Amino acid sequence: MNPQRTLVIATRNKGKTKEIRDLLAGRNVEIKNLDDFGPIPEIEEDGATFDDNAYKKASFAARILGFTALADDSGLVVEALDGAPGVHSARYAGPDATDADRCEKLLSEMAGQTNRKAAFECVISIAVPMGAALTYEGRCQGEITEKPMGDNGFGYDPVFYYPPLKKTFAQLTTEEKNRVSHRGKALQEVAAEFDKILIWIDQNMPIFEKTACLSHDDDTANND
Ligand SMILES: O=P(O)(O)OP(=O)(O)OP(=O)(O)OC[C@H]1O[C@@H](n2cnc3c(O)ncnc32)[C@H](O)[C@@H]1O
Ligand SMILES: [Mg+2]
Repeated sequence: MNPQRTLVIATRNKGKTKEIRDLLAGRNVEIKNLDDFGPIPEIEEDGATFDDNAYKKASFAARILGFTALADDSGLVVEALDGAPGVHSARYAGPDATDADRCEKLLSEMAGQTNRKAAFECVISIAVPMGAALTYEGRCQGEITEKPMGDNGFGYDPVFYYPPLKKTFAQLTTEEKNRVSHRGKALQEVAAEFDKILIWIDQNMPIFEKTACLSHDDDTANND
């Protein structure tokens, strides 16, 4: 890990943070999240798509903090509900609702429904302070259960059944979920391009950090 290179995970969701940290562990970059900084203003997630909101969150954090930032916007798209809760997944049961409240509301909307097909979707945006961004996407198909099952994960995981493993996401370990989930798939693409992302981070670092990083790399080169 190069402590001069920083990537900020622009989220307040602890479940997401854990999954993203696990998937990017061992990369040559220090991963911070919003809790490592002082209070920063909330951003309104009023975009029409996951893409819009992911870019909004990443570019806002990058601009305000001066570091390259990675944001995830994701949600559950349910066929029988015409794609709801979709981009409104976080606010589906009101602003102060818990994960359990959101699962309960979804199950009550689905009562009596025979078509239980649903997909988790995720868009990851990685933005530099000047605003340019890279975008990655992942999707995972499954079914809505009749009742919550499992204690792992977060959000809608207890009501999302994944047929290939015959379990809900909340019955999987983080590792198992990351291998197949919407976020895992998007992050696997991020990982595949990580050398390019490191160049973006280096090119867009605050100038004092860039000098330190380049001299660190030179030292390494001289030791070879
Ligand atoms: O915006 P940030 O701060 O990243 O955190 P958030 O929880 O508000 O996240 P989103 O705006 O992307 O809303 C996503 C919603 O979909 C849910 N969700 C996303 N990914 C999920 C997953 O892997 N498992 C279960 N629920 C998930 C999550 O709990 C939220 O209610
Ligand atoms: Mg949100």
